[in-house]
Amino acid sequence: QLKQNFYQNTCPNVESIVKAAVTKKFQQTFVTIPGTLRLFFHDCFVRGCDASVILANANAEKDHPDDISLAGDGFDTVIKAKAALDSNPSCKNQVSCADILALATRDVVALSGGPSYSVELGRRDGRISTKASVQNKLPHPEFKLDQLNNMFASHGLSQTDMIALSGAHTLGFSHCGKFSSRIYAKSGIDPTLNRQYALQLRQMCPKNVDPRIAINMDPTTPQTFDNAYFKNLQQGKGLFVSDQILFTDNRSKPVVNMFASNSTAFNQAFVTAITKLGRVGVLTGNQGEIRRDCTQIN
Ligand code: HEM
Ligand SMILES: [Ca+2]
Ligand SMILES: [Ca+2]
Repeated sequence: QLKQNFYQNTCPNVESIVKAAVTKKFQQTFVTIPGTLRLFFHDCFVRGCDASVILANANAEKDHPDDISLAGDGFDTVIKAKAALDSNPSCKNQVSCADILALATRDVVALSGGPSYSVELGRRDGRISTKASVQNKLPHPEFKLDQLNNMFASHGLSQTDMIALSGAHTLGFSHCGKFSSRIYAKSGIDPTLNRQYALQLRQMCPKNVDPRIAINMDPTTPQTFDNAYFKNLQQGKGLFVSDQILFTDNRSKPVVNMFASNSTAFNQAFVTAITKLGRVGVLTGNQGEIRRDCTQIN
């Protein structure tokens, strides 16, 4: 059972210390924002929100192909915030890496113009991170609605939660290979993709492009957390099949239209959904541990 003021007695300034560290890291690079947000999602979907994704043992989660493109700046954000906490005598080794990641995620959403919200705390850090445990646990960009719904439902998240959380693709980057089959298939351009946009994507991602090249996922406001993602979907500008399907499938379309026309509704649904995401599979009480080094078990 998580609660908002979990560190009231042990580290009363945890929120301001983490926020200052995240803000400083953001001033060095924008990637702090999408990198941290995606890291939280990938952590919670594998063994729950226990910072397992940050462990750096051999054959760790982060070595799985589905995690390999997680931006190093997301990991570094947690490590920097942990160092800031450890330099405060009352907070040293008091706050779990899993809670630091949850707080940093709230801070990056707010820093990029999204809603702010209270974060429930009290997560403990896991002691296991294996490459094998990632298999079939994260959604793929070619997933259709039923696959998305099934995977999110397995963590207690509704279709509306899934759609709101997909709105995270209002920020950040994708490597060309994640959607190249939509623009270079033998059968032609994916018909659900806006043709103009597809041609632009072909220019930014020519065949045999350097695999390190990444493009903005939101072509309109790539650095702002807003509801542009849903407006893009209405125009056929969802980058992945898993994005565009939310508008082309009649079962999810009404919610996309609502979020596109009502940013308050989107923000509220996002806060509800990310709070639920933050409860997935958490370790509490005397389960797990509070890691002294976020990349290593104690
Ligand atoms: C619904 C199913 C989802 C699928 C199929 C999916 C897939 C992907 C893929 C393929 C990328 C590009 C990775 C790369 O090429 O480097 C990406 C990026 C990203 N995803 Fe998702 N994602 C999903 C849901 C989410 C959720 C729920 C969140 C967070 C709440 C999220 C946050 C992000 C962010 C912020 C980025 C940009 C990362 C960066 O710029 O470093 N995604 N996603
Ligand atoms: Ca985890
Ligand atoms: Ca945006």
